[in-house]
Amino acid sequence: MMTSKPTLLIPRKLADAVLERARDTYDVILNADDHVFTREALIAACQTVDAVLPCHSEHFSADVIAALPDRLRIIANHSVGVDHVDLPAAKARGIVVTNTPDVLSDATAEIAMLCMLGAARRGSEGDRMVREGRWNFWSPSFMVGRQVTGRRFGVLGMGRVGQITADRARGFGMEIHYHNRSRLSPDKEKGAVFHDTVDSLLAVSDVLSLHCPASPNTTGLINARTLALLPERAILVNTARGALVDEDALIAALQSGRLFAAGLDVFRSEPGGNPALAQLNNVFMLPHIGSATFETRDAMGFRALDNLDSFFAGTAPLDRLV
Ligand SMILES: NC(=O)C1=CN([C@@H]2O[C@H](COP(=O)(O)OP(=O)(O)OC[C@H]3O[C@@H](n4cnc5c(N)ncnc54)[C@H](O)[C@@H]3O)[C@@H](O)[C@H]2O)C=CC1
Ligand SMILES: O=C(O)C(=O)CO
Repeated sequence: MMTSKPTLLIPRKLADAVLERARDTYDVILNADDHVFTREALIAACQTVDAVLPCHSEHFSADVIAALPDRLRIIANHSVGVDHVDLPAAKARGIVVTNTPDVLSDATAEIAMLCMLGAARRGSEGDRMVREGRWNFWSPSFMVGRQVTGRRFGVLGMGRVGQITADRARGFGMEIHYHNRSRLSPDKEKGAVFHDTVDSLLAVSDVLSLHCPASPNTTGLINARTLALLPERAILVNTARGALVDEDALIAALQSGRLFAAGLDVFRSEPGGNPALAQLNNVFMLPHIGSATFETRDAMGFRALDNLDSFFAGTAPLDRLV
């Protein structure tokens, strides 16, 4: 007897290979032109499906989750961060939530290095100058930046991305310091110096790189008080989430020169970023592309499908969060 395929909503355009595999197993409903659904459109699109495979651009707040149909039983995210999903609300409704860890850690660590170097060595300022035909001068004092080799690299949130980013920073001869909810085992720590408070980490970080999830505990963790703890002319790197940083305080620290520069892949308001930050030469900015490589996007899509397949086969999805 033929059993019908589960119906799966894929709200954003995913890689062709991922869509092809999805269609083998599911009746796929696509959002044809890849726009971000409004809250109402997301709720409406979910009414006729058994599962959804969203990105961090689809916000499953408690009120959206309350409006989902009983037949929708799993939200299989195409992201590792799940701050766009109200996990307690999903759990209360018996909706399974999964994410895509590990497969994007290398790509995101690469972008953290790009942000660090772009900020330290004035990458976007120099690029704009050459591109716009304003490079009409050179001297030994021209466009001088900060060397990161041999400096201290502070990791706030030493999880999957944080550990790989630390490995990449070791390649620059940097001394690794970190703060995490719990201390790592020596084989994972690899000689990095553990700090049992955020403040203690910040006090030594020539480069501070953020890698903890956005949560009520981490929102605004980087603010006027904590920025003032960093060494003079430090560099802030954020590839985690914009919510971690008070952007007004960051702008003030960058304007005063207290902070040498910032390298940012994520912002409080996305897409778009912060126009006031965009006015500053000492900010290197990217449009949330931490995981945006062909290889990684395939792997994220396949990982989300693995989670869905396990769920519909009646086995525990590898990356089940609730
Ligand atoms: N820019 C981008 O495109 C990407 C951004 N991300 C962001 O990076 C985050 C981290 O990803 P993973 O490393 O895979 O997650 P993870 O869960 O492996 O690591 C997060 C670490 O932060 C620690 N942590 C949590 N709260 C903390 C707190 N209050 N103080 C100190 N440490 C705390 C945890 O103990 C854990 O070790 C994601 O949640 C996501 O927001 C991840 C991938 C791509
Ligand atoms: O996975 C995430 O959390 C992202 O931010 C995008 O890959």
